[in-house]
Amino acid sequence: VEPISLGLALAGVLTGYISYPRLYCLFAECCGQKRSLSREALQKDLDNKLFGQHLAKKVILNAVSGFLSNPKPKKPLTLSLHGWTGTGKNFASKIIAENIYEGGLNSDYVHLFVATLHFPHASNITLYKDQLQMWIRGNVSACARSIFIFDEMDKMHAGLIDAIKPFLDYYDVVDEVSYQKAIFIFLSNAGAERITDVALDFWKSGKQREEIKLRDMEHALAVSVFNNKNSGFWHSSLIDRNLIDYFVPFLPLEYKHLKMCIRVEMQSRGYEVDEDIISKVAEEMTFFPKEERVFSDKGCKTVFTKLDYYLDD
Ligand SMILES: Nc1ncnc2c1ncn2[C@@H]1O[C@H](COP(=O)(O)OP(=O)(O)OP(=O)(O)O)[C@@H](O)[C@H]1O
Repeated sequence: VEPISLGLALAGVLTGYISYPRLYCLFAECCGQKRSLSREALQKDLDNKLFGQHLAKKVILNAVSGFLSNPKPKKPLTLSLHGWTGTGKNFASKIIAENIYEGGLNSDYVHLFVATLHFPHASNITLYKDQLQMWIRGNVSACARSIFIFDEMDKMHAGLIDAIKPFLDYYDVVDEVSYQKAIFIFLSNAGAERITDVALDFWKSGKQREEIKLRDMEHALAVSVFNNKNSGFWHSSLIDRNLIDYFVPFLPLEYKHLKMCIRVEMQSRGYEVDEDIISKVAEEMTFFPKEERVFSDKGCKTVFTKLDYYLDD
């Protein structure tokens, strides 16, 4: 314990106003801290940073703030984020993590797994399974409010998904540990085609993208993910057993959203916003379907490297 926190803690105890743990957490990151999540702050962050995703914003805001304000959840929160590449699934997970823990993705209580990076060899599945279960158990025993993010869920071996399953269920305790306050976020491209079809139908019929409702997506998404033989979910019973609380659709991004991404990036690098450069970078991206050129096929993912080229001039 550093002398300053200790001194302040003693002062707190002497005055009888503040308990030591609470005081300590003002200076260092603590499990379940960041002075309790503010729904307004999360909303502001999503509104200001996540572009073109009105459905994802709404679901994430309600799901996360509702879950965190429930003192006795019956099961951990499980969100499954789906959509085309570069549409903001990792980015949204980062926003969630940052709104719960000061350190965001770098927090000791936030754990990111990437299927192809952390579990690359099918022959090692038994070992990965044991390690993953031990890791989750160890971390949730140390901090009930742990966050686990699994990227590339569609490339994850079915056996590994089954290994996570017991932690997601409605059990009070599993091996003396309660998982009910933990948050599991699964990211995948599974169902992206279906999401795109719906978005394209709206676009073709001249409707606003914002008119797309969750019910236009949710059922179709669950069914298409479930029926996709390449998707890890298909093998497992996560969906079958209703262990996923929310399917969160990420819509494919349009030209105007790419411009928003580029604008933010220019500002964050300290450059003056130059609309000419922004348009040039956005126009360099490729769009689909070929004829209509409505959606960016890499979302906002590669716009930043393209921007480097123009900023060097
Ligand atoms: N909807 C969005 N609003 C604002 N920025 C975005 C959005 N989508 C993507 N970006 C930007 O592009 C970067 C890459 O996006 P991100 O990694 O979140 O995509 P993804 O959906 O997780 O893709 P993948 O399926 O390939 O993993 C983000 O870090 C962010 O800067």
